[in-house]
Formats: sequence, C-alpha cells, structure tokens
Amino acid sequence: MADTVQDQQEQPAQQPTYTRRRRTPTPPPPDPYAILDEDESAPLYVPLKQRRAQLVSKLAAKGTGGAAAAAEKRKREELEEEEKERERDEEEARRKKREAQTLLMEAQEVKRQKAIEESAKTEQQKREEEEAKILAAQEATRKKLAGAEEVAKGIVYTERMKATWRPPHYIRGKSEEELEAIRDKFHILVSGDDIPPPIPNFRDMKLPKPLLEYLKKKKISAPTPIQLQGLPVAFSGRDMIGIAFTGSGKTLAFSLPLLMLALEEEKRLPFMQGEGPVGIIMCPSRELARQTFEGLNEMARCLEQGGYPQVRSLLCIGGISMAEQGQTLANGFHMVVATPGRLQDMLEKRKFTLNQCKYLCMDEADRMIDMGFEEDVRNILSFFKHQRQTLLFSATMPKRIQDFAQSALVQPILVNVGRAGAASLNIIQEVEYVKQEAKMVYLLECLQKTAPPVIIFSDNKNEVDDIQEYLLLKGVEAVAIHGSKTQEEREYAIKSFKSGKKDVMVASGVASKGLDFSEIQHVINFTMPKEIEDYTHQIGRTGRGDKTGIATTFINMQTPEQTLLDLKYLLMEAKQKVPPFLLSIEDPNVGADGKPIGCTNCGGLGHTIRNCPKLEENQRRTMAGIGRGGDSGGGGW
Ligand SMILES: Nc1ncnc2c1ncn2[C@@H]1O[C@H](COP(=O)(O)OP(=O)(O)OP(=O)(O)O)[C@@H](O)[C@H]1O
Repeated sequence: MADTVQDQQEQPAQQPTYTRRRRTPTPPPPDPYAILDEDESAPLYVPLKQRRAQLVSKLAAKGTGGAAAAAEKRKREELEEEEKERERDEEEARRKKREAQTLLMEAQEVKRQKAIEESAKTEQQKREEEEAKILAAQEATRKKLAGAEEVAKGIVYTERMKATWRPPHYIRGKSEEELEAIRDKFHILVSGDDIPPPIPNFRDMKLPKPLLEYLKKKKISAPTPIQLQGLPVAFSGRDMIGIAFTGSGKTLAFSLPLLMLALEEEKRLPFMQGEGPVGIIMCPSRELARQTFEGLNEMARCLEQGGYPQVRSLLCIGGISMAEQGQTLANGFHMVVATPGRLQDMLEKRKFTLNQCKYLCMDEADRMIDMGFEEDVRNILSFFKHQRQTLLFSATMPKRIQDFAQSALVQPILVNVGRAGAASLNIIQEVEYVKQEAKMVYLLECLQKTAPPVIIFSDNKNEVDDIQEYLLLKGVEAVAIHGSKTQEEREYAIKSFKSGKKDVMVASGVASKGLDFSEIQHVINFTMPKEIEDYTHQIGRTGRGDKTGIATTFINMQTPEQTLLDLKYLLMEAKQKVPPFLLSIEDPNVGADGKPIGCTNCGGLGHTIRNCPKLEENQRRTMAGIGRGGDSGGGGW
C-alpha cells in the first residue's frame, strides 16, 4: 500500500484540455490521484528510511510490549493458578473435614450401637465374655504340650497312627443311627472324626481268650460305658480324651490297649535286652502307678499262662530302688508304668530310651497338669523320636485342660460319660455341720454308720497324724498315709488296708487320686477340700464299679462359702439331699435361668472363673515359681 502511494505521487500531474466551442465543461474523470491528494486523511508520505526505522521501532515496541503482556499474562495465569490451588486446598480441607465428621459420626454410631448391644446383653453374657478374656489371657501364657525338639523343628503330626485292629465285620456294618442309639443308651457323648463304633461286649473286641477268662473271673462281664466306646477308639490307634465318673473302669480302658500292643510287637519280633518299651502309662501318684502296674502284670500273667508270649512291664516311681527290677531292665520290657519325675530321671540317665515307644497314656491327666507336672510331661515328650498314640483320662477334666491337652493330640476323639467333674451316682453324699472342736468326737460316732473299710480324708498332714493317733487311742485299727511318710510307711499303709488287716485309713488328698480299694463302705471328709474336683475324687473311693457307698463331709464356719456353693450344686446335680444351711446360701453368680453358671477353669458349679480358687492358686504358684504340687514331692507321688 505504501508503494502504491509512492508511485502515484511520483507521476507528473496532467493539465486540463480546452476547446473553442462552448461546451459544457465535462467534469474531469475522476482522478484517483487527485482524490488521493485531496484526501486529508491519507497518510503523509514518510521516507522509506524513516519508515523502516519506524517499522523497526514499531517492531521493537511490539516486541517489548509482547514481553510485558506475556509477563502480565503469566502473572495473571499465576494468580489464577494460585487461586485455583487455594480453592483446591479449601476443597480438600472441606473434604477432610467432611470425612473426619463422617468417621466421627461413624465412631459415634458404632459406640451407640455397642451401648445398645451392651444394654441388651444379660449379666450372664457379660460375665461369660469377661471370663473368656481371663481364660484366653491365661492360656496365652501356656506353651504347647509337645517335646522341645518337635517344637524347635516345627514337627507337626497330622496323620493318625496306624493300627491292625478292626472291629468285627458285623459291627462295621451297623448304620450310624444304630451306633448312635447304643451311645445314647449308655449316655456316651463323643466328638471327633471317624469315630470307631461302640462295642457292648468284650468278645467282639477280639480279645485273646485268656483275657476274656481273666475278666470273667474278676466278675467283669460287660464293658462299662467308657470301656465300650473307649476301647475301640484306643484299639484303632486313635488319640483320645476319656472322661468318666470315678470308679467307672477307666484303668482297663487304657491298660488293655497297651497290653494288646505289647503282645503284637512281641509276636512280631521278640524283645531282647535293652529293647522297649512300646508304651507308657503315666500316673500322678506312686500308689496309683503301682496299682496300675499290678493290674497290667496280672493280665500279662494270664496271657502267658494261656500260651501267649511273655510281655513284661517296668514300674518307674520315686522311692523305690530300680535294682529291684534289674531283671526286667536286663531282659527288655514292653510297658512302663511311671510317675513323671522318676520317668524323666531314668530317661535323662539313659536307663532306657523311647525310640520304640508308640503309646502314651496319662491317667488323671488334669491332676497331673494341676499338680505342676506340666514341664516334666513336656520333657518326657522330647524323648520320643516319632509320633505316638496319646490318651488322656480323668473323672474331672475342665474345658481349659481339654483344650490345652489337644495341642499334644492328633485328630483326637473325645469320649465323655456324664459331665466332667460330676460325682458318681453310686455314692450317697451326706453333708453335716460339725463345729471344729467337735469334729474328733463326732468322727467316732460317724464311723458307726457303716462297717469297715472306711477312708478318712484331711487336707492337712498334721491333722492326718492327729486323727490316726486319736483313733488308735480309741482302739480303732487305723493307718495313715501322706506325703511326708516314708515310702515303706506308705506301702505298709496301703497293703494292710487293702488286705483288710486295718479297718480305717486316714489320708491326705493324695490317696484319693485313682486308687481302687475294693469294697470301701464309707468315705469321711474330715475337712471339706477347697477344690470341688478334689471332693469328687475323694468321695469317688467308694461306690466303685457297680457297688454303692456313703460319703460324709464335715463342714462348718471355716469352710469357704464358695466351696459350699460348689458343693451345693454338686449335690443338686447328683440328686442328693441338700441340707437347709447349704440351700440358704445365695449364689451371686446364678444365671438368668436360675441355673449356676459354673467355672470354665475348674468345673466347679458354685463359682465363676473370676473367683476360682484354683486359678488363684495357680497364679500364686507361677508368681512364686513353684513347680509341683506340695504333696507330690520329688520323684512323683
Ligand atoms: N466292666 C466292668 N464291670 C465291672 N467292674 C469293673 C469293670 N471295669 C472295671 N471294673 C472295676 O471297677 C473298679 C474301678 O475301676 P477303675 O479303678 O478302673 O476306675 P476309674 O474309672 O479309673 O476310677 P478313678 O477315676 O477313681 O481312677 C475296679 O475295681 C475294677 O476292677
């Protein structure tokens, strides 16, 4: 455009043309240039040099103005960005606040719901929850019941032990309903997988003829409930927990399977010097171990006389010289009956090994653990080189011990006849209020209730001695047994009482555990034991097998109320007469249904785990670092 203007300006201006005739002057053609010249708005001519300079400065100006604008723009953008960021932050803060509010509200809602649930819970439910917590805390401190090596190497057995024994064909053919009907008939409760069938007669258990004859001779014609279910379980090689009343024949339920195993192993390959054992029975007291040992030997002799190979057993208890059994040790033996202390000692001294051992039974298993033998048992387990069949038996086995014991068992079967800890129904239980100072005199009167033999129990060793002395003075043939007596004194007491030479035996609680004195007519609890399980075991020395007996218990102001409550419920459960002074004791722990809640720790019905005397005692022992129970003594009772 500038060039055009320039061209126009450089051309010479044209002059107008004139003629003679008068003519109307025609307007000159439009001169674009003239118009341009006359147009004041037209730009003035600017020389090229100047225009270039102008252009340069314009461009320069344009350049600086762009930078400023860009800076302006950037600033604007930054501000916008800042604004956006602030908004974002605010939104985030709002969101967080909203969320926090939601969480708070949620928490409040949960709290509110909990409060509603809590208020809906019965006192009993609350108590149960609290008790479960106490129990869990207590159990958390317990170690697994397994050998140290197994724990260290992480060995966990999952497969059951193999056994050659099978129930007869026609029993295997019974339907599950038929088997359940048999269990119902004998009040047997079972739990576990693939439970072998109950067998209601010994013949069908495939016992050797000499053993059947032995049982017949002993007037044992049919298995008791724990035997008819427990024996098939044990013969099948299964781990088990057997719970049944005192005097209900548990000893046979674990002795027979060991004897059969020993026989089978001996038949397969006769035992030589230094070999064995194939199985162990552990008992919490020396007397009980000796009794079980004698029972095993008697049956083994019958087998031998009946033409079967000889199977030998070793008694391994404190207080006896092992030299007495030198012959057995030298010949090799199949079975061991032991108390934990002495057994551990023998194993540590390498008198024998458990390399061939396949069977381990703990009689009065809960007592053993309660008496502080838990660590000994664990040590003994560490001598096993491979899996074994493990069996636990007792008349009292609180849930706490059952759960704990399961850690040593593989796919166990629980066989339960009656409530664990319930008293035998063959016993008439009488409770009498006798003032402390009148006890001795009344004892004499009480002895008249039945003919001998009678057992009198007292918790206190000095009291045991005092009672015996008093009775001797009064002309009663009495012997005494407690933990501070020598082994000879203890053995003499048991022998003379068992043989009927002595009419009365005065004993501390120790003699209550599992001892089987036939025909005991009367048990007198001179002092009511603090723990109800001890009471159950003590009165259980009478009413054994199919016999009946009487138990008299003295109580007075010195008997703790909680113990009295436990006793009250035990009597009610066994449908016994409850004296009015026991009935009048109110139970602060009674459930909404009026029934006692009971203790999960010891099985007592008159208290809960919160005030369980046994739990307190255990805690006291743990704090004091005491191992074994007082009367058990080194080497095992
Ligand atoms: N099937 C049976 N029929 C009759 N009597 C039996 C039978 N089995 C065992 N007995 C007898 O019953 C008595 C008690 O048996 P055992 O000592 O085995 O009882 P327990 O259940 O172990 O008792 P505790 O819990 O006190 O140890 C013994 O004298 C025993 O001979």
